[in-house]
Amino acid sequence: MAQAVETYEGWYAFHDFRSIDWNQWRSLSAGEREEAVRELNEILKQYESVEENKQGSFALFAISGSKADLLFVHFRPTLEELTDVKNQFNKTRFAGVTTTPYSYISIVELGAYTIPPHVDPETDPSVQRRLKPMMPKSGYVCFYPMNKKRDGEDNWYMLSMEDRREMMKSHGMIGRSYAGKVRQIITGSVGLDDWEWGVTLFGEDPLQFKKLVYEMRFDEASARFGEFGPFYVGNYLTQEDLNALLLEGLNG
Ligand code: VOV
Repeated sequence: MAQAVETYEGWYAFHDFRSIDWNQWRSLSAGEREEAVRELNEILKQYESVEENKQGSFALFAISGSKADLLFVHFRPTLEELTDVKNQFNKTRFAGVTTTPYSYISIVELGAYTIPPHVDPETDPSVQRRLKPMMPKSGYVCFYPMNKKRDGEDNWYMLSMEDRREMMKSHGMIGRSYAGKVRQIITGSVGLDDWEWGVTLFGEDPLQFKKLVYEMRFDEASARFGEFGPFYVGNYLTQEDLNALLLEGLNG
């Protein structure tokens, strides 16, 4: 049996994609819409204070294309907290005019491939920062789920630890050449959701997502073993941006 990689886990992650039913939203009175936005702002303030208290992280994005309109990303210490976040949000008036085209549950994961043996992940501050990451509050996001193939000779899980480590080293080198341009948060989802990992990328220029993902396609870990789900891309939304999106430009 091949050796399993030791992994370190941090915060649980909930990627909550929403589409707005604009007809339903428009059919509310102006007063009802304002009340719904007020309630929404209150809940967003709560998410902000969770982050201020370092009990999680939250970021909101507008999704491009027609797969979804909004992406709420929550990181929290426990799965129960994420379930509470969902239920509390679904009780709001705004949630009532949304549908959920996609969602993803996973947990921030670091493989032991790159953590030197003398480092204690439980106490090392830089490892802890990576396990409990704060999301950027500007720029763009790209999210997609992925697997590592289990297909005949191309079975990632049957490779030796050495081979996997070598491939992840090469993967990491490509990734690091994007330092300052793209930041990644890898979340593991084996046993939690339909794919094996969630990949969440952040950056100030969405073109760099394309450059990075394309370059990785030529690297063995992705070229031979990567299988990918749907891609979502979008830009960061402040509370003011969200209010403008929901209240402006509605005729009647
Ligand atoms: C921004 C760039 C970037 C950087 C610096 C980076 C570095 C690293 C390192 C050093 C390591 C290994 C240790 C660990 O931390 O686990 C990883 C691990 C991982 N990665 Fe990565 N990755 C990046 C970016 C990056 C991208 C764009 C993708 C998607 C692949 C693609 O083709 O679309 C990805 C995937 C993963 C996955 C699924 C894992 C876990 C694999 C496993 O078998 O455990 N990743 N990654």
